[in-house]
Amino acid sequence: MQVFRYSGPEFSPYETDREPEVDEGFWVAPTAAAPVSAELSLPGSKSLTNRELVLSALATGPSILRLPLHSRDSALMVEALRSLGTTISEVPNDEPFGPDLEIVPQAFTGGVSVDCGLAGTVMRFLPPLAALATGPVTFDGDEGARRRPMRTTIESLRALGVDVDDDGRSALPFSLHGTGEVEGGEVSIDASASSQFVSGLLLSAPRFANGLTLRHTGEKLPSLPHIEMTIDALASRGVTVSSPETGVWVVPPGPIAAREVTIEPDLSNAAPFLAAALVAGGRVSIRHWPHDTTQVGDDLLDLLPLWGATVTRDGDTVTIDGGDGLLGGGSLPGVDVDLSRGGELAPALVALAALASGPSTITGIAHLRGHETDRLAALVAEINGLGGRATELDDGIRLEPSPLHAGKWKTYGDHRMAHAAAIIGLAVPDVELDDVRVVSKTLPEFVALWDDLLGRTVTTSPADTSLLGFL
Ligand SMILES: O=C(O)C1=C[C@@H](OP(=O)(O)O)[C@@H](O)[C@H](O)C1
Ligand SMILES: C=C(OP(=O)(O)O)C(=O)O
Repeated sequence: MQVFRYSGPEFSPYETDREPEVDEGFWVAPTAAAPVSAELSLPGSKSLTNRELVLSALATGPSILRLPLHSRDSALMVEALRSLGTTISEVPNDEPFGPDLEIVPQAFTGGVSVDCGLAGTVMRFLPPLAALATGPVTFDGDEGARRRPMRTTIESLRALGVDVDDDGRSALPFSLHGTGEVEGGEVSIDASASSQFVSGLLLSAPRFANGLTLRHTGEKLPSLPHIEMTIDALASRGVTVSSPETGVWVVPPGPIAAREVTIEPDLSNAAPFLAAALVAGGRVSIRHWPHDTTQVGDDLLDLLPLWGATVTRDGDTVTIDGGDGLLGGGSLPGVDVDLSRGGELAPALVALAALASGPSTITGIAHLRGHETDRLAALVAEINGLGGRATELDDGIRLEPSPLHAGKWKTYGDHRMAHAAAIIGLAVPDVELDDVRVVSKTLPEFVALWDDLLGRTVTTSPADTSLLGFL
């Protein structure tokens, strides 16, 4: 496998080293010429890596992250923590996806600007931590990041006594003025637009003088497994978060322990690879699939059988068998599925539904309008641009069966829009992505791994990972 670095100021801090087929990001998704038969390893989870980076910076001593993700979102988190004073260094390993990281906490200093890029985890997890710094910290990001919901982060910090200056925007850019401590106490928030508002507060709350009692007042709360992941990561560092009733979390003040932690592979990023078995036919295996995980990508093992997949597990390798697949003469059924637990799985699963021979309704995903782009509008527009019949619902997307044809596909800065196009492109020739470099947000190796999946790739040696040296 060859490791790519993508360039382009909006998308990535990496240096240029592109393959010709991703020239300036233009990429024609390859069709599957035969059933797939692939066994892949995937890089680390974005959600786990960025939580563990934050907790390591807040901890009482040095931590080591084994097999962390190296992508734009994790690089932005590393750079932000470094600018706030944390020492983060690379520790070489023999693995293909980049070095381990050692994090040595230091007192947080202000007078810095944090670039959030388009990373929800950076823009929602770091402001509560930055409130513990001495001095002003400014947050900004990509143009698309300025459209993402931030009101709840800003208002909750104000409710905790933090001085935040947002010029009335309730969005990026904004500044806060850290005094070195946060009183903490009780706060009520509406987290219906993103679970990350809850996670961001819980992560730093042990360092608040009085801890935190957090109450969610909105009607719905998306992405519950991601909140479980936050509580689990805190528990592994000696902080017990209790939940006396649904939508209420109590975090006691106290030390956050240092630890050595191995980051699980990103199971949400497994979605396009596993879905490929259903389209091309054949089998796709993912190595190192955890037996017990808070990652919502684990739900794929229950979701993909709705489209006809068979799931088997051999040790820590999980295999999805797509049988003959769509291209081998099979068909994909229509499905009705609520993805409120795992909205980040929606683009890949909507792509499968767009290839189905029956109608599908994917619901529980209204909050995806505030993701990297308005994902409901983007998926509907791009699927219909290829001849599909998708309609936006209040809470999701409805898809009627329709033959798809060649055409252009816009990625809107959204890595998962690229994943969705790649799935459709397996069955539909000449799906042309305007910019596949967006994959660098969480999986810079996407194109190389996709080529591996389709048996189109050269091999790599661990030395190639030096190409990832952007930290
Ligand atoms: O906490 C996290 O790591 C995440 C939470 C979810 O956010 P939302 O609740 O905003 O969907 C998820 O979609 C995102 O990809 C990662
Ligand atoms: C919603 C996502 O990302 P973020 O962490 O930027 O919210 C995602 O990866 O699907």
